[in-house]
Amino acid sequence: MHFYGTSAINEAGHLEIGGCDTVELAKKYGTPLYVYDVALIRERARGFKETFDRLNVKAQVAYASKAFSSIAMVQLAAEEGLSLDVVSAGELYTALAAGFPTEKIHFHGNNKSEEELKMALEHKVGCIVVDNFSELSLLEEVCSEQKTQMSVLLRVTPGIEAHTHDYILTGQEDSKFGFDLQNGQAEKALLAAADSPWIDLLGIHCHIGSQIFDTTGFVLAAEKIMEKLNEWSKKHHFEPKVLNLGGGFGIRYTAEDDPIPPARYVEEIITKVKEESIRYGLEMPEIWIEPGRSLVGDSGTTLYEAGSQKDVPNVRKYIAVDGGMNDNIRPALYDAKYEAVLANRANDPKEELVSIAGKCCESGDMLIWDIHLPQVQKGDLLAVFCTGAYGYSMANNYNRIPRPPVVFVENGRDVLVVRRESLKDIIHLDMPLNANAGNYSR
Ligand SMILES: Cc1ncc(COP(=O)(O)O)c(C=O)c1O
Ligand SMILES: N[C@@H](CCCC[NH3+])C(=O)O
Repeated sequence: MHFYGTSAINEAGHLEIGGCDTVELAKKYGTPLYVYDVALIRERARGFKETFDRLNVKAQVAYASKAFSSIAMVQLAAEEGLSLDVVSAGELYTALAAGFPTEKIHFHGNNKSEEELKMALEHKVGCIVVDNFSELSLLEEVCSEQKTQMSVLLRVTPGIEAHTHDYILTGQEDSKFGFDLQNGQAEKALLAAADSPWIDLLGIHCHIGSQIFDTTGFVLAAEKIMEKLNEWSKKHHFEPKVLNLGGGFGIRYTAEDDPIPPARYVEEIITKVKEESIRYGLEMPEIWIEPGRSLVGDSGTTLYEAGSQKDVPNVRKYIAVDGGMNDNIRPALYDAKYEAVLANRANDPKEELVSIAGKCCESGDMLIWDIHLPQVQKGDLLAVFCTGAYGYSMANNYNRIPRPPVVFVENGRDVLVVRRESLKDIIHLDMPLNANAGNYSR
C-alpha cells in the first residue's frame, strides 16, 4: 500500500488521515465522503513557492481552482499565499465568497460571456487570460464602456503534443484553446492588444495539458515561446513582464505512475527561460504557474461503503459501492486508474481479485477494474486514494444521486467544508407542472 501525506494505519488497523480515523469519519459524516489531508496541500503549495524563492525568480503560483473549488479550499489557497485561476463566473463567485484577494485572481476560459467579463472588471481581478479574437474585441468593448483598463495575458498554443490522454491535451495546434503561435495568430493578437488603450498586455500564457510526467513538453513550449518573444521584441518592441506556463504536472495515482518531484518541473522551466533570456538578451520575465492536480490530487481520499456483490464465475466479481461516476467520473471519462484499501481492515491480507462498481445505471460506472483486496463484506469501508483533483469538481447528480460532503482533516481535527446534498437539494430547482406536486417539501 502506498501512503500519501499523513495517511497511515492506526492501532485498530484502520486507515487514518490527518490523525483522524477514517472509520470514525465515515460514522460521523456517512459515505461516500471526500476527505482532504490539509497538511499535504500545504506541503505541496510550500514546495512550489520555496522552489521559486530558492532560485530567486519572481513568480506567482496560482491554484487552478477547477481541480477542486469550494469556499474553504479557496481560503486555504489564500492562507498559503497562492494566486487563483478561475474559469467561470461560478469559480469567481466562490473566490469572492471566500474573500480571496481579487488582484491575485487570473480569469481563464475559451468562451467567457459578456457578463463574466463585466464581473471580472467590476471586481478588479488581477488579469484576464484572453483566449481568442472574439474575446479580445468583446473585452475591449466592455473595458471602453466601463472606462477601465484590464491587465491581460494572451493564451498561445505552441504546437506541442505532450504525452497524456487525448482529452486532456491542450498545447497541440488542433485545439480549441488559445492563439496559434506558429501560424501568425498569436502575433496578430499581440498587435491588436498592444494597440488597445484598454488593454495592459502583461504577457503570454500557455498550458500544454494535464497529468504530464516529464519536463520535455514544458521546456519545448518555453523554448518556442522565447523564440517568438525574441522575434516580437525586435519587430514590435514587445517584452512581456510575465510568462505563465500553466499547470499540468503529473501525480502518482497507481504504482504505474512515476512522477518527478513538483520542484523539478519548476527548476527545468526556469533554467530554460533563463538560458533563452540570456541568449536573446531579453529581460527575464516573471514566471507564473497554475497547478491544480499537483496541489490537491493526492491529498483527497474518497470513502465508500461496500454494498451488493455479483460474482460472474470465471469472469470477475463485482463489488458495488454507494458512490461511483457521480463523485468520480474520471475512470469513465479517461479510463483513469486508482488504488484503494479496505479502510476498516487495512492490515488484512489481500485474498481476492475484484472490480469496484458504482451504483449508477451505466455499465461504464466502474471505479476500479481488478484490484486485490481482503474478502470484502457488505458494510466494509473502501478508501480510494488520490481523488482530490477533478473528483468533487466534476461530480454530478446523474440518477438524482446527491453529491457527497467534503471534510478537511488536519492534526487530529476534522472540519466539514461542504455538506452532503440532500434529497431536497436534488429537487430545489424544479418547478411543478400542476398542483399535484405531492407532499414532499422543497
Ligand atoms: C489553463 C489551465 N491551467 C491550469 C490547469 C491545471 O492543470 P492541472 O490540474 O493538470 O495542474 C488546467 C487544466 O488542465 C488548465 O486548463
Ligand atoms: N479534468 C481533467 C483534466 C482537465 C483539466 C482542465 N484543463 C482530469 O480529471 O484529469
